Amino acid sequence: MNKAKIVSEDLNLYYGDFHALHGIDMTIRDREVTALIGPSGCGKSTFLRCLNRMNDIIPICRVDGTLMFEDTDIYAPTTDVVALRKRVGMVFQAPNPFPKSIFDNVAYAPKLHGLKDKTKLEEIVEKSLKQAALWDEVKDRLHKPALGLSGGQQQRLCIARALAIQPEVLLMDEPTSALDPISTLKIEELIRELKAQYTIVIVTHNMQQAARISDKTAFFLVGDLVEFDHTEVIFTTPKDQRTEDYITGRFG
Ligand SMILES: Nc1ncnc2c1ncn2[C@@H]1O[C@H](COP(=O)(O)OP(=O)(O)OP(=O)(O)O)[C@@H](O)[C@H]1O
Repeated sequence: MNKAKIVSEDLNLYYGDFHALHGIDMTIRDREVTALIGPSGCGKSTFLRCLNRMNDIIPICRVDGTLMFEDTDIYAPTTDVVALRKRVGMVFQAPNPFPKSIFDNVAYAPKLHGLKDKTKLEEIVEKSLKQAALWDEVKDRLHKPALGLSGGQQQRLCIARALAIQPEVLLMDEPTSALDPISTLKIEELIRELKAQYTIVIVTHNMQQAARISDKTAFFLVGDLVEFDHTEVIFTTPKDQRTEDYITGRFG
């Protein structure tokens, strides 16, 4: 069994008076793909955003319980959020490259973290674009605007941008929901490859996608983590009737 990377124990989250996550217990393991599924509004994105404290920007949001990233207590007041986000990168639903060149998008975060050496930056850009399976398509146009790429290419660029600071965990919030089927397959292939080096947590509305790419699946329902198990178990022999009803399309 791979080692535990992120451990959530009795994690509760409130938006003002609204109790959005109810005592979530979950162990996310190193170099596995963990999929978060469930109907709209069940708390998948809320949970995902806890993992790198993206909810901090919501003033009414309050969290209790424990969320450990290896030895780091994610919600401890002393935790350095910038350092945390360097280790736990994020890719969003709609591709959101900066209105800059392809090169500058990928070099942006390493530069922000103080890297100035031009050769090193070039190396990082090349390596990240290769890891994101985009290098061959863009190597001759690195200084062209990122916004000139197709949607699928833009999303792979955003993945390259996230990889450029060598995170350990990659959070993905419905990364293919804005993409066509071929671009979606490319991203799915990429996720399977990235798993050799990274721990990946992905929110998806697409159950086939969860079944195709994840090792573990967590099924959420109105703020509860109903069932968390090997993906095969969730999709073939779920233990909870509610999971079965959801995966067989009876609701959601
Ligand atoms: N900033 C916020 N303020 C108040 N309530 C919020 C906020 N963000 C989310 N919520 C509520 O928390 C619950 C969980 O939302 P969340 O976005 O995590 O669900 P989700 O499962 O990711 O849904 P979807 O699949 O539609 O993105 C919902 O009831 C939502 O309305």
